[in-house]
Amino acid sequence: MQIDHKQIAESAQYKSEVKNLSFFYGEFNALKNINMVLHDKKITALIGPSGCGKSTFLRCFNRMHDLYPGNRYEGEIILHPDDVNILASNVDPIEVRMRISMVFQKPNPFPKSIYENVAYGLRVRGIKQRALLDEKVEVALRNSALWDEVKDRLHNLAFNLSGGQQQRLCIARALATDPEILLFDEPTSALDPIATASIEELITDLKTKVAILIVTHNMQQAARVSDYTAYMYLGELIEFNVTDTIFIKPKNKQTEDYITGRFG
Ligand SMILES: Nc1ncnc2c1ncn2[C@@H]1O[C@H](COP(=O)(O)OP(=O)(O)OP(=O)(O)O)[C@@H](O)[C@H]1O
Repeated sequence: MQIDHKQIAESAQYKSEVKNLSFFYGEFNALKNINMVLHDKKITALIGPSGCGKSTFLRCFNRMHDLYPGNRYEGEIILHPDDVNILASNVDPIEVRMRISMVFQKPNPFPKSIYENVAYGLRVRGIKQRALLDEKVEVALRNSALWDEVKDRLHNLAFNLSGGQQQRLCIARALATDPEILLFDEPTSALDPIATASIEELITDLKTKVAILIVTHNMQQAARVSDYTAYMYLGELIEFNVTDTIFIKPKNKQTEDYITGRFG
């Protein structure tokens, strides 16, 4: 599918442009020639039936696939404003992951204290000064709406937090290195409705700071939180548009069938 950039938003500022992206797990072609844009300070949702390639696509953005042999990318993901192709072999994946952070489906804090979880990426970056670490940990915890709940027990083990708090801690950990894009892979599927509501509210607040790309199985969630939605099927991007258009008046019959529950 080709994107009509002009039609989608003439004056929008793109944080990233995906150009002719294909991805292979060994011989298996999981993503097929995807072209898409990521708007800065907006939330983009990826939806589509199980196995269509949503997580595979999301993981391209922080070079997660590099961790396994036999995986191969074709095409480009351009990150603005410096116009770097983050898939290029001379670009360090560790540096990419500092700029593009990921939050996973199940909260996955490290077996460390609350403080050390958030400080982790900063220490990897070589930050050693205690005052700077303290400041950045506090800002990240405030931005993930967790500070008030944990400020008196920063050195307790992260596992003692509730599931929803652990997920907000993982968001704080992802935020600590001041990323430009936050990736969420079904961030609320392991949470109860109250914790889900607080994470959705938090994601909505975070878009004032970063571009967000979120995979969700929950179409109500996509409709509630996202500004743009991409519908994928069998490794292809079928339709991409502003969320209201996708949910109210999709242009593609396949998208319509999925949205209305006739398929998938
Ligand atoms: N490590 C892997 N090796 C080989 N094939 C894989 C691997 N991971 C995923 N796949 C395949 O790639 C395709 C896309 O999978 P992916 O997990 O991206 O889909 P998805 O849309 O996120 O699915 P779900 O909604 O069920 O999480 C599927 O056919 C899947 O079987």
